[in-house]
Amino acid sequence: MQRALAPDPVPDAPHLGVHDLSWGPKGAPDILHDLSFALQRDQVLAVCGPNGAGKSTLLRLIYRYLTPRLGQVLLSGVDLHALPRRETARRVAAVVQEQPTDFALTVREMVSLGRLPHRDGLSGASAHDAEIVAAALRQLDLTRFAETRFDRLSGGERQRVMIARALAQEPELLVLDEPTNHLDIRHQLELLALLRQLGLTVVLTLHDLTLAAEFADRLLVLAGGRKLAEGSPAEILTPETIAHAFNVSARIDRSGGTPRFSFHL
Ligand SMILES: Nc1ncnc2c1ncn2[C@@H]1O[C@H](COP(=O)(O)OP(=O)(O)OP(=O)(O)O)[C@@H](O)[C@H]1O
Repeated sequence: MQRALAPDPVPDAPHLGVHDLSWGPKGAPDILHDLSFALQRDQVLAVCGPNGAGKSTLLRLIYRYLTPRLGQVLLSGVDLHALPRRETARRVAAVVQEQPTDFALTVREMVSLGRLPHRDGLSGASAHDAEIVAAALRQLDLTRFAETRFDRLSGGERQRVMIARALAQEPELLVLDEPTNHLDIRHQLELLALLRQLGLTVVLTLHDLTLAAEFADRLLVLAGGRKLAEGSPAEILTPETIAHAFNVSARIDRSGGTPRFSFHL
């Protein structure tokens, strides 16, 4: 089968480049305004901001669920929205908040869906596919659930299955919308530690600023669909930026290794 050729990466381009990105629903004003930032390969970017700031909308544009009204999402300098769909699915995996509930699939079958973009035509799963699926199950502590039906799992277990499916996709960019939702504290910490170790470029939304400070290389703060601040957690997580973004006063204790926040109205 002849594959559509993807354009060559642009040397020295950031791994993810977002340029002057705007989006709004059809016939309505923009929700996301003129957003630009860059992320280097293997960095973890946490997108933070109040409810309705535009975080999920930005992620949907990056994993190509939405098409920009203006601007571009570039992967190694190549316009992601101009790539063949299958090519995007090989390069970018997304874990979204809405989880499928009507699937009578087992956990192993669900995670195996991540291999689909890598299969040619009607060819079945190979031994290599099975190995990758088994490794993803191990990474997310799911091996014991492999033959359990997905719809029998708890919310947190399902969340881990969706992350394992994304890893089985072997993407170069992983996008996760509030991945710590539903997870207990241990699994939150394990997931974020895993995301750091993967050697992947990661964009995730996080509401917990302590976790963002501890695990992200870069922070992007959105408010009202616009970029409020971007930089390292130490640069960004100041009482002033937090007050501006969330309309609360914040105290930051930097006496330990990781800053601790307390918030007041
Ligand atoms: N398809 C759509 N049509 C109309 N309005 C939308 C659409 N998608 C998002 N919005 C609106 O755009 C704004 C930003 O939504 P978005 O889900 O991106 O925010 P968010 O920062 O992820 O919020 P939260 O923290 O609550 O998850 C919200 O006011 C939302 O109602």
